[in-house]
Amino acid sequence: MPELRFEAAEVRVESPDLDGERTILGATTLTLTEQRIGIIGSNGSGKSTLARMINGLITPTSGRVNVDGLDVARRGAEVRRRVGFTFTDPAAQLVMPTCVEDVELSLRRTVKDRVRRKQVALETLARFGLAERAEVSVHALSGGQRQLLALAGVLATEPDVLVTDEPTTLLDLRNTRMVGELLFSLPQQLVLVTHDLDLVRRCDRVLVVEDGQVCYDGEADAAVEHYVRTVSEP
Ligand SMILES: Nc1ncnc2c1ncn2[C@@H]1O[C@H](COP(=O)(O)OP(=O)(O)OP(=O)(O)O)[C@@H](O)[C@H]1O
Repeated sequence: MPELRFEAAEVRVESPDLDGERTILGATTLTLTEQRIGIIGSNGSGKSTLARMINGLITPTSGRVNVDGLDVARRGAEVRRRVGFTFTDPAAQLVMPTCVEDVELSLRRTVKDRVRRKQVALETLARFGLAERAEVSVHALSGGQRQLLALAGVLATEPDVLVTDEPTTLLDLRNTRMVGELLFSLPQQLVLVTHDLDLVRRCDRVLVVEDGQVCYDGEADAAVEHYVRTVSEP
């Protein structure tokens, strides 16, 4: 299992609408080696920020993040080849006109032969129930179908680690179950940011993030209870 090591002293951002700098994730030291790691917490608590640091989409203001010994800030391209990421908003990563072309783009490094590449892309779409949508514009998909396509594109690259930010948010019950089964049958290490407390209970380890801090780190049921208690307190 890859070893994800966080030694991020602090993540600060500066933006024009903020009065000076603001800390969005406080000092965080973590070593994540479990196969299935969940991240839960309130809106705006810092979950996506933590998840995005794993493949260098965000670099900590100070401290460092390592993936299997690779410093994410210095060797981002190598890390990103090993760590697949899906965004909450699938529009952020769908760039090609049709569904099959989008998956083919993901496969360009691993499947060099064009005919074979299209075949693998079509097989991937079929796994996600999107076979009939292969030649359709990505803009003609429903939100849930787009979310499935984004996940299909990333998994087609066979990353060592999948970091996925709210992969079931837009999905109906059937597809939530389908994606849940898929995520938890992957051989890869999974880092799952979610508001789905049933799904996260299946993780080996769950981090609860509140106010830019990991406030609980442990077994899934206890983490969910901690989170529920936190939000129930007046
Ligand atoms: N580039 C930025 N500039 C200013 N503020 C930011 C920036 N990125 C994130 N933030 C703020 O940092 C906080 C944490 O954001 P983050 O996206 O990590 O939250 P989250 O826990 O994933 O939330 P959600 O559950 O709503 O997706 C939020 O208050 C957000 O507005």
